[in-house]
Amino acid sequence: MGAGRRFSRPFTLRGRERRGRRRRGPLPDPGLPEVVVAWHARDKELTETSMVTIARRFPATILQAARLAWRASRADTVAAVSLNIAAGFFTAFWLLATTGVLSALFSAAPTPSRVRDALPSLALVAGAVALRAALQAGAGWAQARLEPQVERLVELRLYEATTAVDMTALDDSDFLDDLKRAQGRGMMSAPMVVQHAVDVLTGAIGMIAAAGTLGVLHPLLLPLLLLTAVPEGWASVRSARMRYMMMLSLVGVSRRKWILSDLMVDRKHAAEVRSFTMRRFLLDQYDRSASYQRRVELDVARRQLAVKVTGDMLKGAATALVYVALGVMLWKGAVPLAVAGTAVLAIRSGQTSLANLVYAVNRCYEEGLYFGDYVGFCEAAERRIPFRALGPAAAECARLPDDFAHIRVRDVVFTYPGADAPSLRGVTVDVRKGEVVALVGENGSGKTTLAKIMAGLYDPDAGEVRWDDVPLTAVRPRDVWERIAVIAQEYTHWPMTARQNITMGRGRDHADGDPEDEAMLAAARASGADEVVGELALGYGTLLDRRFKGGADLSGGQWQRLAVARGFFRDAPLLICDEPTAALDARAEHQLFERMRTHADGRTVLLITHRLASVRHADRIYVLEHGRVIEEGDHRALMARGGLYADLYSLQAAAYGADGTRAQAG
Ligand SMILES: Nc1ncnc2c1ncn2[C@@H]1O[C@H](COP(=O)(O)OP(=O)(O)OP(=O)(O)O)[C@@H](O)[C@H]1O
Repeated sequence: MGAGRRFSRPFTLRGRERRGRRRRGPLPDPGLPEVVVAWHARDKELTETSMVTIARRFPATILQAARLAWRASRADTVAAVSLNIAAGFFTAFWLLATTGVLSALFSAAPTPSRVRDALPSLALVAGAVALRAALQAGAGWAQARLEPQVERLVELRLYEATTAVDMTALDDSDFLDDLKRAQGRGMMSAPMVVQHAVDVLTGAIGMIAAAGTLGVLHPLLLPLLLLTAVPEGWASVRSARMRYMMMLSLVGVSRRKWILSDLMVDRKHAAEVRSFTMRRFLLDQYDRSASYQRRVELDVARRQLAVKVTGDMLKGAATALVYVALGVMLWKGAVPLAVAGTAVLAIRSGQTSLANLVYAVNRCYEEGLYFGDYVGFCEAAERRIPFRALGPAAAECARLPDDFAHIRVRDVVFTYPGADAPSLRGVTVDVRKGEVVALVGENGSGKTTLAKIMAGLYDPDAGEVRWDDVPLTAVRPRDVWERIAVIAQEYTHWPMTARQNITMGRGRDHADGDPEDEAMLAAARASGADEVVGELALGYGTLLDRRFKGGADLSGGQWQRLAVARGFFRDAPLLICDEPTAALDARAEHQLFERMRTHADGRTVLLITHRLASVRHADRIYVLEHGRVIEEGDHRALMARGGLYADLYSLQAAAYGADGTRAQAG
């Protein structure tokens, strides 16, 4: 705890700033309110992390690394470990063989016979050194092979979790912060943890070999060698902890910087950045975060330097002590000269191994902290995967009918995580097979939220949605998603080919150059996407991403036609259209609704739109306001009622009526 408190200082800067901090509380203000909130959230974690906590984590880190390496490749793990152990054996062997060489050389015999006597031991030393080098090379190769395999494993685990988590997780800023840490530094650390764990083993074996040799030569030499390890170990661990704590405290700032840099480099924001003269604003915001980060980093670097210099000085003193002790032992005749010579070699070799070991332990521990973030995030994310989505639970889930006769939404209440007020407050809606049901209402009234709940993307807090008699909360989410097609208000411009933009996600892999795919062509014709694709250089095979050579881009309306085609192509019993025509020109919009009526044959359509002329023919219209259904009925009934729908409709009709024609058409 004490160490943690002392450590919170590097981020609090100096002099005036520190005095300012005392007045404001424990944290500096980087001028970014959302970051300050993140700071406070981390503060407890920062002050509670002590050296003891860290030391306790180390064996677990090694265990995690071993498990990871084992899962990535058993053969390479076994090779890396066994070759390292064998190399360690030969290290001890050559050190002991060196005693033979030195004993022969320091004997009283004439020089030629001394050299002759030394030759067999010399041959043994040479053989051991050569074999050790070969074994170390083999171990290095196995280690290098492990790295990409581990990388693949950790990437897959993270993406499998992020694409399956409950949607509410993605509305949670803490979750997003943790995701950022796990995806960036955390994921990068995995292969390093494994690599450094093997290095720990290598260093430890080298060290054991040297220590064993020293123990054989004279038992007093062993503790002396270990003494030299203490200062360096202390400095490394302390320095690593500082770096980690700094990273932890800066996570909010770096996420903010990352978002800002995305806004400044991404092509899709470029026009707005210029036309709204936002450049200076964005650069200033970025600079505030960056300079705050720089100040924190410099402060930590200064403190790390002080720790390192202290560690080096102590290590120098300890080494001097070892040599003095050896000198005294030699002087007193406690060890013969040949043994002292070998001891010097063993101490040098032991110190190198020790330095490598301390470095590897330190790096392994440091990377282990980041890796801990990754593992922690993955475990948290996996806990947020709806239970019903998991393989073993799927068998126990209720079966959703392939089609349905009636979808009933009953008294649904829903509040987004962290939101102050519910977005839906007891909504009841009925959708029968083959109907076109419309949701209308002013901005923020809850239409999209209701559609998302009907699509099984969120579970309601109260109330339920049933497909026939089956509640959606009792089935596998995937079963629901397979039976719906969503043409969303905010859709993705998938950086894929035009064909893939229409067909992706439907299980079957529709390869490029498959002109026979009648279903895809029919969907494109129904949405008007065929005209768009007709103008592309490579037709359906054109890559729709300007960031790549030869890639094309489309207009907003053209993209929307593709999104509609994607919805049609899914051929699902329920088609949810959320503002499907917002970007379409008047003719395309008209055609789309006409085509939708014919193409949606037998299919049920849930239509959300502000263009009320389009909902006149809906079988039923629900009018939402502040998360409640306030009116319900067909167009005629709602107009007769003279409520919100009639008001909104009349407003739009009057606007069209100005030219005297469309109002009638509406
Ligand atoms: N991810 C979210 N987190 C928190 N609140 C949200 C989230 N998404 C929507 N809301 C809130 O829920 C309410 C309903 O939003 P919703 O998107 O359902 O409205 P809508 O009727 O579809 O609006 P629009 O016509 O503008 O598309 C709004 O107050 C909105 O601010």
